[in-house]
Amino acid sequence: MIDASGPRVLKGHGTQNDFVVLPDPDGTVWPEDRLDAALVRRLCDRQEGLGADGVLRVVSSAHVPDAAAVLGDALDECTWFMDHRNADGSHAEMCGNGIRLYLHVLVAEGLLDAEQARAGVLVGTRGGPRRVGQGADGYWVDMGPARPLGRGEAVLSGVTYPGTGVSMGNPHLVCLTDVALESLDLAHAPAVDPALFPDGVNVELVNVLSAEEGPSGTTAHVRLRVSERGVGETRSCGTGACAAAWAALDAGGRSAGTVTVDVPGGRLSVEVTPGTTVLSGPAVVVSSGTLTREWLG
Ligand SMILES: N[C@@H](CCC[C@H](N)C(=O)O)C(=O)O
Repeated sequence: MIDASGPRVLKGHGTQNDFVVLPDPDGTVWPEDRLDAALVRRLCDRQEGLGADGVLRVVSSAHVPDAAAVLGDALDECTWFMDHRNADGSHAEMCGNGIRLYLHVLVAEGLLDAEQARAGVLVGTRGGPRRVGQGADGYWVDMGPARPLGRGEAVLSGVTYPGTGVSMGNPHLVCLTDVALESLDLAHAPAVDPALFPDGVNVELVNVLSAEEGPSGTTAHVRLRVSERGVGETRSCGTGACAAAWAALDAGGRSAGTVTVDVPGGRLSVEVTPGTTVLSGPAVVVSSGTLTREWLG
């Protein structure tokens, strides 16, 4: 018989940006020295482990040593903390697809009342507190305002793509281009100026398909491919979708609008206002079970 008495684990995704989710409510199952970068890499390895773009540890903020420093006064309101790791083991400040899945898992695991999820709760992240909730057909997260980081460029297969740096808590370089996205080779991360992005950057290549004024304001439609810091090309990036939506509107001289963002793994919606950015989209739990003692070693 397989000894499946190891720690509980779930696998899920948001628009095919996939995650291994590790419930650890009181911080005793996966302390930092156990969930080290090497173990994160093994979990995310698509041959050796479960395979994923990242890991989400579901832990209460009270059991995250650096939570107070990043959450400040919001610490008391953030019962839960999304401890996110990229597939290479690095920490990221924020993850827009991950936080929707995180809320879904909190409810599915009985850690949060479904009514509270519908009302919206504040979740701690390394990028600060974020309000996330369940809507009629998916999940939404209030990401806060996009913060411009200045102009930059990405070099891909010898071609230079001018872009705009945008922080959504984590750094992005959004390159608006007319080049057909299918033709791009994202097998390797685009080269960027390390002086502009000392902590690395997620790079989005974006086609603006439409942008128009209607009775309820500006609507736009974009599509993107993304090369994520700490991962490589993924099929979606929630924070990247927000950065791309903001940059597409800004390029047309607008500071607000509703943007449909098509990613290889599905569709997201982003509502940009001068004060904040709200991302909406699906979150799916694919499986749940336990890690085996054999694999953990
Ligand atoms: N895919 C995520 C972003 C994950 C973190 C990113 N790779 C980084 O290092 O900043 C999303 O959905 O936002």
